[in-house]
Amino acid sequence: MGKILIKDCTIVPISGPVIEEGVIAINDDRLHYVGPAGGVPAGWQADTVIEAGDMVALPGLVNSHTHAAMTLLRSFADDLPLKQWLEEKIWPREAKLEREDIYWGTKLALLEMIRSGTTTFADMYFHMDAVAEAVVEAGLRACLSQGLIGFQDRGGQRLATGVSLVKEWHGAGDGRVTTMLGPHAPYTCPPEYLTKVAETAAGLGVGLHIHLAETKEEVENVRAQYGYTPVALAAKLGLFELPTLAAHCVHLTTEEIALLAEKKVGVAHCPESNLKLASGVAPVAAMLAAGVNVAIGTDGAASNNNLDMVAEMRTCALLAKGITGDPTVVPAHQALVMATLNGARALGLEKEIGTLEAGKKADLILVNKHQPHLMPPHDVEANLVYAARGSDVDTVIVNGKILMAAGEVKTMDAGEIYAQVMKRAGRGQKKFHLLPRLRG
Ligand SMILES: N[C@@H](CCSC[C@H]1O[C@@H](n2cnc3c(=O)[nH]cnc32)[C@H](O)[C@@H]1O)C(=O)O
Ligand SMILES: [Zn+2]
Repeated sequence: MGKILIKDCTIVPISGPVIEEGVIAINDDRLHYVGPAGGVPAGWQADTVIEAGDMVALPGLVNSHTHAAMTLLRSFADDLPLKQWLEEKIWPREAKLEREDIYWGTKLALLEMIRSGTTTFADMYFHMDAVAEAVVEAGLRACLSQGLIGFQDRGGQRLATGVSLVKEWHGAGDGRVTTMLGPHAPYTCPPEYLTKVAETAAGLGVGLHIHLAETKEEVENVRAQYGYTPVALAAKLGLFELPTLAAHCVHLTTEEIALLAEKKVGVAHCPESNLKLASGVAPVAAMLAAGVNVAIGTDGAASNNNLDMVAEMRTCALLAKGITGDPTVVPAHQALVMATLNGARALGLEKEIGTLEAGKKADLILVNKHQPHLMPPHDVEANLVYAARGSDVDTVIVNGKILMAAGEVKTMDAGEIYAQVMKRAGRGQKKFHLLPRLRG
């Protein structure tokens, strides 16, 4: 930590217009100054100076829905519909995963996230204490929840584990870790269970992270079984009285969209996962027009198959245009807002992160703008959304700490992570001899 000065960069603050030849001053974990050169108070001495003439600075990206350790299952089961994918492939394999597997799968995810500019993510999985441990070590920010499948939790043991996560880890890592409860979905959690989880969350003062209205089949089955659609059921059971992060929200009526806006539900739109599982296309343009807070998520690496939020922004913008036949929907700036500020709001962190403004936490990334596919920079925001890729990210700072500089991750050992993941994925034992710049 200490004082960092980032000089001569193009700044995309999200909260305002792009600033050319700008300066960012960081004081410990917070942004001290963001603006034109010359605005840093005289006498302000930095411990570290970053010459960033080749860089664009923007808030760190927020991946609003993932299952980090599913990197272990990357390209393990593809080209199937959700139900079959989960029931026949993913769940049987997950049943064999142990705590250490989750730890190393998460480490791999965190390395991939840092390398591609994600500084904050919302995770729903199991052995979440291992995820929290990995997050604290790697230096990212995360909102963690134990995934709760009600039908497998008759004794309430898993809910108790979810509660322990909140009690033991909320606020860990200098406040970088926050928590929620994670009822998996209305088709895996009966109504009484959802009510119980919501009451427990209210008692703890945390929100809920849930999958909602992902497939047509889910909507039909839930309606047939309980008489309400997934969104209507969640509302009726009082879930939306709590801060709720709802992944997918693909199949919605106009009334349900209005309800999501009214209840300030954070929607984690996962366009690539929805495309790959052919779940459908979420009505993003309609949700945004109705005032819903729509954020962007990758979902797990088994249904994407990467955790690259730069790519996900691009898919989000292109898909919304393609499906509506209207190229004006989700313009570049909107896609950036969704991947930063809307993500922050969906995780209840908008006061701390999501824009580059003095007083907020110092969570930012520098993207190398001097590359063939980013020249010339007629419109920096359009370049970031339509032309950039995750690997263009050069520097990552979270909570005022440099996690990656010049493409090298400082807090992780890539060779060790790859070896552990290969072994745990059953791909054999292997030692990795990586070039110096690829080691972290
Ligand atoms: N089985 C766990 C809890 C589940 S964690 C969250 C679950 O969501 C699953 N998942 C991943 N992507 C999706 C999706 O898109 N829709 C529904 N479930 C998903 C994931 O495989 C994981 O099983 C236990 O021991 O209690
Ligand atoms: Zn998911």
